[in-house]
Amino acid sequence: MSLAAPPPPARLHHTAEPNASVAGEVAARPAPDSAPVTTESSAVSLRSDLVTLTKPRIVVMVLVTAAVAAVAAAGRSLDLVVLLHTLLGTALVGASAGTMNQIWEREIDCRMRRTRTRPLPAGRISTAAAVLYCAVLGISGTAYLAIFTGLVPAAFGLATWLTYVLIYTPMKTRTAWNTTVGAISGALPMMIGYTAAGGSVADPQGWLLVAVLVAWQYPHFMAIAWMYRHEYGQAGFLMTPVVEPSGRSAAAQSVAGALALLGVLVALVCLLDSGWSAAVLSSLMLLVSYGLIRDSIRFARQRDDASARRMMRASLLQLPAAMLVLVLAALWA
Ligand code: HEM
Ligand SMILES: CC(C)=CCC/C(C)=C/CC/C(C)=C/COP(=O)(O)OP(=O)(O)O
Repeated sequence: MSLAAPPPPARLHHTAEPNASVAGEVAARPAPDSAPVTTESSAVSLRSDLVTLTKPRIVVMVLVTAAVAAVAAAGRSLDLVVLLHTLLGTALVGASAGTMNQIWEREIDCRMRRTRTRPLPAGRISTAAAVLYCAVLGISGTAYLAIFTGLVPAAFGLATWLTYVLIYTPMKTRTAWNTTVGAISGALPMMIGYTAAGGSVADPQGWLLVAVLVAWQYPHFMAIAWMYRHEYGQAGFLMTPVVEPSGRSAAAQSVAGALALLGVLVALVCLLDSGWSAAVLSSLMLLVSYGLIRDSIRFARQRDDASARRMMRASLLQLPAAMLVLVLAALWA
């Protein structure tokens, strides 16, 4: 089977746009007509396309959250081999989910500047090859999690995949509630890490970790949805700022998410630690969350692209910082 798709329609031939790189979605650029295409350069470009199909930066951040959940479950007695197995299996399942989302959206992605340079809409990889790649990643990832970490983490891996691919992805063109479902898919990998490291599904701690990530995704994604609202609207995606263009709803969800996030983070460190160490860790949570709360309030007041961009950046700084404090809390306990 050839990996390359048939030539795309003429309108899809383009050079990489400036915005595309923001999402890390670039872009082995097609070689100029005059340049000889070497086997080596096409192998590099294929490798880069296969990586792009998996939404690698999101996968990396998902792995960070799954690892933190594992530390929260097991503390200092975390078995590093178990952690390694968990991360490998989660990466495979997440990569498969990212690929399936791009297969599903290969036509609608042609309509957005941010996404039309992706390998499928740009016609650099065929749908059949992407389906095969997605199946290999998904089946091996789920089996890997089941064999090396247990059936419960594997079930959470499967639930992440199914909610993201079968519920969230089709909901994007139907209702703005899609973000709530996407937030649940994005948070479930926490339970892969938590249960793989010995945590129980009945522990409130594991679900508080899920709540952290659900809350975080509101300011994270409302910022993105605002910045790309015109593209999303033209493509037919019903994101909150598309259906409510004043931005008031997106702003309210961002501020509520950022404040709820701080509340859940404080509850978590108080569950993990007690006494003065809980007070210190709660203050650290306030410190790392301050920027995101401030930027979400600024976005609520201004509702412009600059304040949305600041909020998006603040979200990408806040999450790793809060994860670091959670690791400290779990190791300190
Ligand atoms: C409702 C849930 C979510 C939606 C709809 C969403 C959507 C997006 C989109 C569209 C971008 C690209 C922004 C751009 O091109 O400027 C992005 C970036 C990013 N997202 Fe999310 N996201 C969600 C949840 C998550 C989760 C759970 C994580 C990881 C824990 C995550 C991690 C990232 C990272 C690291 C980036 C920046 C890197 C990149 O642009 O590829 N996101 N997100
Ligand atoms: C990719 C991956 C590791 C998935 C595992 C599950 C997961 C973490 C889901 C939540 C993240 C999410 C909804 C991201 C992208 O949105 P989108 O698909 O609407 O973004 P797009 O507009 O860039 O396609």
